[in-house]
Amino acid sequence: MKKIAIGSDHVGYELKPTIIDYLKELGYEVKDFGTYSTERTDYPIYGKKVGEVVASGEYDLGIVICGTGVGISLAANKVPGIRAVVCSEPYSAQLSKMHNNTNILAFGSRVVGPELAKMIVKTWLDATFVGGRHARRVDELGAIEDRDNKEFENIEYSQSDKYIDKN
Ligand SMILES: O=C[C@H](O)[C@H](O)[C@H](O)COP(=O)(O)O
Repeated sequence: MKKIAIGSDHVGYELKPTIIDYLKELGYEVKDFGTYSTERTDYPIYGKKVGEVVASGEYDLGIVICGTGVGISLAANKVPGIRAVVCSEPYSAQLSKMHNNTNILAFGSRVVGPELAKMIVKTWLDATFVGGRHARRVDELGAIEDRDNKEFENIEYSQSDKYIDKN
């Protein structure tokens, strides 16, 4: 069974139980990393928490919710190894998994209602990373995080997907 870490700020808090129940219905194990009330708080705390448990491998995937999904996804994306996407429709959610291998989904409770949020979640969870040329690009994203890794510094790609060394 896949393990999902979920988190929100005070704005996302009210939508969160609907998403937790839905995930359980779909057969996922879910843990809520806060916040646990509507008391005003700061989204970076929860984006970071969920990002860390996903990046460590303790949880397979993460879902984060704030007012727009923007702030909390930005926070999660600061954790090395995290590829968080903020979505307000299912197409981007699906492609973000297929092409970008996103490991955290974010959305805004001030942007999407519960039914659209559930559709976005289901579409994202059902999608699979397709690999191939997309794997190289995801590796390049990882290389950006690794400041000591010079692997991609002088590399461009031709249209035939072959490496071209600019030097
Ligand atoms: O990206 C940030 C989120 O949408 C926050 O949920 C939002 O900024 C919180 O705003 P406020 O403190 O006014 O409820």
